[in-house]
Amino acid sequence: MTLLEVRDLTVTYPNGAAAVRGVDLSLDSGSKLGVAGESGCGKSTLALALLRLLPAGTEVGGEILLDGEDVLKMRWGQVRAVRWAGASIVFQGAMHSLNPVHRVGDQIAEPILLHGGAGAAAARKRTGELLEQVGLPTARARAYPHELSGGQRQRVMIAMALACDPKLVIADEPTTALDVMIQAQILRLIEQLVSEQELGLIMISHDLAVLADTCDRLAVMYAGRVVEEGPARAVYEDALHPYGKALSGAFPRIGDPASRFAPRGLPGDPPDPSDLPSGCTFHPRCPVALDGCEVEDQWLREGAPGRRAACVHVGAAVRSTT
Ligand SMILES: Nc1ncnc2c1ncn2[C@@H]1O[C@H](COP(=O)(O)OP(=O)(O)OP(=O)(O)O)[C@@H](O)[C@H]1O
Repeated sequence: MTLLEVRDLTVTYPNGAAAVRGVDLSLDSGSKLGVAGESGCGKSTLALALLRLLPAGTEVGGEILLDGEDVLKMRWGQVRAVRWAGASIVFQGAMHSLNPVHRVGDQIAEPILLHGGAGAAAARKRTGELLEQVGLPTARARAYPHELSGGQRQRVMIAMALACDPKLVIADEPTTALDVMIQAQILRLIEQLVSEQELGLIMISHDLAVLADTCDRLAVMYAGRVVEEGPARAVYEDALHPYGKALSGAFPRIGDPASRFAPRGLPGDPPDPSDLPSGCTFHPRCPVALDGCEVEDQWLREGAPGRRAACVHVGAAVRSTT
């Protein structure tokens, strides 16, 4: 069943930065979509837009259909309810997201009391259950954030995100600040919770290898657009778009220890969204750009069954809006 359908989403910040430009995405319940791209490609802006968490004055266009209802057309009361019970976000760096002067149990209980309509005793019980679900002893409810390790704090963030039984969880770089062992544990935990509870998951990362290992499908973003989309393994192992190829080459490959010592970088930086290059925005960095790429914009089109990419080298040029 389709849980989330994003159609032609555009986000322009008050300073004119076009951070998301015509993004289409679709996610079924129980499935996991990875959103990849370098820093500044618009991944977090996309996540914030889904829950209407962008700063005032930001222009947002298009449709965000969560369970068939357009989040962009909801009144604020509805949006607040959706933020916990419909969809929730796990941000990177739990230390900054948790309040240092409140016990973590109270912080997990707060949305249950406010949005779940539970009394104090029921909220306490549910908090204990959630801590157990994320692999922490119930007694840790009494701890303050500074008394927990980075991995434990990220588990608390995941418990908070699950507090009101959301249908969709958005995880924005959930493991970036953690060491590799703890990162793997947290990823397995997220995978397990998603499959047990039939949640939809959007996981955002600059690390294509992590996403390929965790998600079913991948969307690669560049300069505010999805430039490639398809099954996670296929995109990671054999990207159709030159940016997808460069991104997968920039990280060590899973199961290929030798690549750890020779990751290929991508020269240059993503463009400033207030001053985008003409034509295909990737052309100034593209190793296979043709004459005309600096003029002709590119849209996603089918490059292989179930796979789409926005590149002159892929398929026939027809804009898809599905
Ligand atoms: N509040 C804002 N006002 C103006 N521009 C912004 C604002 N927030 C982000 N941007 C710009 O929008 C673009 C996309 O930023 P965003 O944080 O969405 O990218 P990202 O891919 O998530 O990067 P990172 O991985 O570093 O978080 C960047 O160029 C950024 O500078």
